[in-house]
Amino acid sequence: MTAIHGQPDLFGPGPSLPEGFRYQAGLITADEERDLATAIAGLPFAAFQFHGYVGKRRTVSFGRHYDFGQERLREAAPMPEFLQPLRERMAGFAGLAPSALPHVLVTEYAPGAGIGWHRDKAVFGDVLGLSLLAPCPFRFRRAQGAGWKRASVTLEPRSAYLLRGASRTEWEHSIPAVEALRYSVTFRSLR
Ligand SMILES: O=C(O)CCC(=O)C(=O)O
Ligand SMILES: [Fe+2]
Repeated sequence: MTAIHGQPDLFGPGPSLPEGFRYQAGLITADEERDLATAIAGLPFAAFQFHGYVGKRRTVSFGRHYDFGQERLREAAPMPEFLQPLRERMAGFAGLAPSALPHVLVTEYAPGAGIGWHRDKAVFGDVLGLSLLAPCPFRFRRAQGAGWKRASVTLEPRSAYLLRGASRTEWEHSIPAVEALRYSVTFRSLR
């Protein structure tokens, strides 16, 4: 059950998802999710103030860190051991070598936290996200005439997604304020 909105129905195809977007339910097991969430809870999160800050989103990155003040990429602490197997699996999902994903961002969405409309920074290439704990809508929009073309997908816990192609470069994405704690682990390649 992928819970993708706008699947074909009796009236023909509904609004389709952006080109280059891929979704994989159940990339990790419930046991792996529990162990990851426990390890993630111990990370040194800091409040984040960008991308339309909503509520209490907190982040920590490893490998590289995007400095929004200086608008450049910096070295960051090495990826913790517990994220290495996940990096391998995410790389496999996207058809990449693990070494092609030198950066990871871990985000904590407390209840009421979300992320506003944005495209990820252009220094990054592919964007690969894993969702833990609570599900959330993942919204897409793209300018069309005077308005917006829109699409949405539900990110279930333990699922992974890939932003590549138009879904990465042409469409913006956002997540409305969550109702329950959600973690995401976002690996990115460099351009
Ligand atoms: O939490 C997510 O899955 C998405 C986060 C995101 O869009 C970002 O950090 O750029
Ligand atoms: Fe993003």
